[in-house]
Amino acid sequence: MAPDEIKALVRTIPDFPAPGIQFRDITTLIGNGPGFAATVEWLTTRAQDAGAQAIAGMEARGFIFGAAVAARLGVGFIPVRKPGKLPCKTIGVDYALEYGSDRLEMDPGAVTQGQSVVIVDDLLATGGTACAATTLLRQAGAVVETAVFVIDLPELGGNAALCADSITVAALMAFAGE
Ligand SMILES: O=P(O)(O)OC[C@H]1O[C@H](OP(=O)(O)OP(=O)(O)O)[C@H](O)[C@@H]1O
Ligand SMILES: Nc1ncnc2[nH]cnc12
Repeated sequence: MAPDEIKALVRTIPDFPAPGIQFRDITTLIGNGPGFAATVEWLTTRAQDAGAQAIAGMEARGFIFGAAVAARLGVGFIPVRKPGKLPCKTIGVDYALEYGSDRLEMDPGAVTQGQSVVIVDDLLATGGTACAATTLLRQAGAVVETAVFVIDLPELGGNAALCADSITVAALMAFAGE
């Protein structure tokens, strides 16, 4: 399936979760079997080319794609979670979102020292989530150089924010001025 056909499967909902936000909803994409499979293939190729020894995904939508990519590659999946969900001792960081703020936590023992970890998420907006995940993964000892996304919203500056953290970004599609 061509990238434009995959993009057509993403639904846009205006004014969710707050006025002025154009919400790019992947529910309709993952509900389409060939579209979901093609998306996972695309992400998997980028993660493999980046030398992924493990995949990290951010709760919740990052779990949908990240776990599928990790299973395709036969590498481990590291869940980077919203606060209070992990039963073990965690490391955590607070971060800002396009529509609010939140906190991410992970098990510092989920990574081995020097392990090459690729971040997978559904969407890049300000980059706050992916930068927070990068901070945690590096604190735990991972080498993080690449993040792959289904959707980039270039007007929100996420690519530049990740670049400043020495992360290379790949995205299957972008929404800008539409
Ligand atoms: O680049 P940013 O500005 O950080 O925004 C992108 C993040 O926002 C969304 O997650 P959200 O926190 O809404 O949580 P969800 O996956 O639980 O819906 C999305 O899945 C990304 O993780
Ligand atoms: N505009 C948007 N659509 C969907 N998810 C988002 N996460 C942050 N901004 C978003």
